[in-house]
Amino acid sequence: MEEYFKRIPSNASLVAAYSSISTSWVLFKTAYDQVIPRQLQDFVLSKFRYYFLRNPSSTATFIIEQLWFSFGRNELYDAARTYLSTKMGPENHVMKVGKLEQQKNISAAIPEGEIIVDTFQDITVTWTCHSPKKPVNERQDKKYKNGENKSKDIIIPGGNSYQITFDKKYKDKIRNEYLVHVLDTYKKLMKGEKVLKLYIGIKNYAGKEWRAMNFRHPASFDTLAMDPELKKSIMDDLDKFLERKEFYQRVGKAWKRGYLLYGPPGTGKSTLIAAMANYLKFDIYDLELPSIPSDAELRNVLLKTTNRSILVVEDIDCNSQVYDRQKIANHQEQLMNPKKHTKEFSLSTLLNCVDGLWSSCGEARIIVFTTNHKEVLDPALLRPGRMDMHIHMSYCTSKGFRVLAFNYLGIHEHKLYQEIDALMERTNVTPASLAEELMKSDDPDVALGEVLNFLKQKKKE
Ligand SMILES: Nc1ncnc2c1ncn2[C@@H]1O[C@H](COP(=O)(O)OP(=O)(O)OP(=O)(O)O)[C@@H](O)[C@H]1O
Repeated sequence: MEEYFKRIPSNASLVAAYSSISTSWVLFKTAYDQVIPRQLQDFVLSKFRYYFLRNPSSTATFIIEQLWFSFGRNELYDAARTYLSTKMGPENHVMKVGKLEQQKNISAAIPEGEIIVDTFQDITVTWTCHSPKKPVNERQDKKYKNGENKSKDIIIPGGNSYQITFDKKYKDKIRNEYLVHVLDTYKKLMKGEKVLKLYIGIKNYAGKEWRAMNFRHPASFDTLAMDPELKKSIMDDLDKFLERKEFYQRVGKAWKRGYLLYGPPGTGKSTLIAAMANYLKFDIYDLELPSIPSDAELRNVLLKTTNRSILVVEDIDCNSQVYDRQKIANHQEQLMNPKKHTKEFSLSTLLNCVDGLWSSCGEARIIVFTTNHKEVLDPALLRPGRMDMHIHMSYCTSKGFRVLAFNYLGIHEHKLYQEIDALMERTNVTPASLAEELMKSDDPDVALGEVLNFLKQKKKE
């Protein structure tokens, strides 16, 4: 017995052991806090929780599948992939990397099985990525739908998916705020990265289709030679339009805006459209009305345009009557009597179609008509409420010329400006013809000398 009591540590040695353990713990904790970054600490903790302390009844899981049933792609899935690429840190040792031809930077994505831990308003959200196990047979699919498939290899009928797990008391917050935050972040990131597309109509066996190509026009509002006040009013109008989604919903109007650009050739109508697309980061659809054989086909191609895009109809004055040119070419008899084969193309049909279709699409759409002859346009187009803004693209002014000269020569001032300004105010010259003169030399003295001679010549004419 005595022997037994001897083996029990004395109070003093217990206190010594306790203080040595607590000192080591404090030392360890300090070193841990100072050496290991906070992000990594959260990650280790969440991995520990995820594998050892996870109580399925206290967590909730959202599954974000690539496809939204059979309706199409799930935007939230694309948003999640982009969002997660910004959340990968030093603790993620395995990641997928890649780059599309048109992208500026290399993108990263989480591979299957890797975990990303995100924090939102102090809520820990754990992301995992899953691929469907092939083949998805009916039985497995049924089990999944009935919730019987509890294995770690979840079989997901909707293609690849992401899962987010979090404390179930935050279910509403995650759904209403966090996922919205993921979508918003995605939209902001895409705005910076988005490669614009120019769509042109092509004919295939199924009728008219849009073919996309990358749109890399360098025009911007900075490089556009036009009256600064007009330029500002266009930019303000575009900004206001983008911000007014709720307004359009409230007043029950389609969220669309129409611009009519008119003026002589070479005054920058096409350049302005490119600047608008670059400013808004909207794709462009170039609609060639003469190639559209019927109203049904017109409706069909309009339905295939995407949201947040600009539909352009150039030289609208040449389109008020649309000839069915193919038929005329094919049939000599018809050529003799073209009037018989012309199709009265009413602009109001196009405009009504646009109003009707686009009001049901819900997202920002812009339509731009250009013309060199506003005076011959169908009055249906000029009626108030049709085209929201009529923009006159006029001959070059001295203020506009300053922008051009800076674009081409990189100069703000020059001794020839005074003489050029005086002539410019008295002659009608387009920015396109001045741009041609400016391109003749990189030397400002020579290039501006050419501009001066050109203006003198024009004045004589
Ligand atoms: N306002 C401008 N600012 C800057 N560059 C311009 C401007 N106007 C014309 N240019 C230059 O002239 C070229 C032709 O202009 P653009 O095609 O935009 O004119 P347009 O008014 O659309 O002509 P058209 O009526 O013949 O289609 C452009 O590529 C651009 O380099």
